[in-house]
Amino acid sequence: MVFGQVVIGPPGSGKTTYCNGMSQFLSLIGRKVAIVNLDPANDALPYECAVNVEELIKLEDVMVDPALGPNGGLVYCMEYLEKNIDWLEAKLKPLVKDHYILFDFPGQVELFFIHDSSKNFLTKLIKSLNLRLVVVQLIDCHLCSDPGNYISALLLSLSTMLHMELPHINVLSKIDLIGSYKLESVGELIKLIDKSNGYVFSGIDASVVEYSKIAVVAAVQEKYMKDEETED
Ligand SMILES: Nc1nc2c(ncn2[C@@H]2O[C@H](COP(=O)(O)OP(=O)(O)OP(=O)(O)O)[C@@H](O)[C@H]2O)c(=O)[nH]1
Repeated sequence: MVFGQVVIGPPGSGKTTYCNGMSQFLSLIGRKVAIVNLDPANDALPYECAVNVEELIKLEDVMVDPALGPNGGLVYCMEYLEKNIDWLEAKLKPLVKDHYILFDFPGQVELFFIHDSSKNFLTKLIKSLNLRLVVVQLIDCHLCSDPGNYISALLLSLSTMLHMELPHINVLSKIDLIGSYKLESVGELIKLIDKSNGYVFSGIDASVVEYSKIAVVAAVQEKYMKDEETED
């Protein structure tokens, strides 16, 4: 039985960085890790990969012939991989004896909640190589700073989980940046409430002055809170 992770998520959500960090962490705790790059457009890999789909097909080639755009090209590459799954299976066979596998996938989310190729070839590999996989879906924590984006991220995760039919874990990535987004601040809450009950329209000039005061108070409070944290 072989264990591994299917790392997916929107473009730029941090999949490659995650695979790199996760493989280092797992190696440190004594697991033998192999990273499989399945992104045919992943040019600058920060990790050493055991298998690279670019040996089979490259996005830049299919953008020349059959002259597809980046999105269509990626769908084509995944369909091509599905048709040539024997290639991947042969590459994985020697690894699955003693490795933990990390699959680094492309960022086009439709490949995981609409198209069937990725799901189909993973299902074949699961059966033929006796894999135990979990989907790890990365979501940029920036999406938590806006209710609409947050809900669409949840819906995306739900659709992907239902489509892939695998154990599924959502990971908020880039959490180190969360402090730089406008979250839950009382100032933001007041602005939202003012818009909702119409206060903001009662005296436009007055509210501009008021909002500049809110910004100053918020900055002072944040500094005060940070100073308190440092003292603790
Ligand atoms: N601050 C911060 N930056 C990160 C983190 N993870 C990734 N990044 C940055 O985000 C950018 C995209 O990261 P990648 O790992 O290439 O993301 P990806 O999901 O593999 O990207 P695609 O393959 O293009 O879909 C890079 O500039 C990374 O350095 C993180 O945890 N914190």
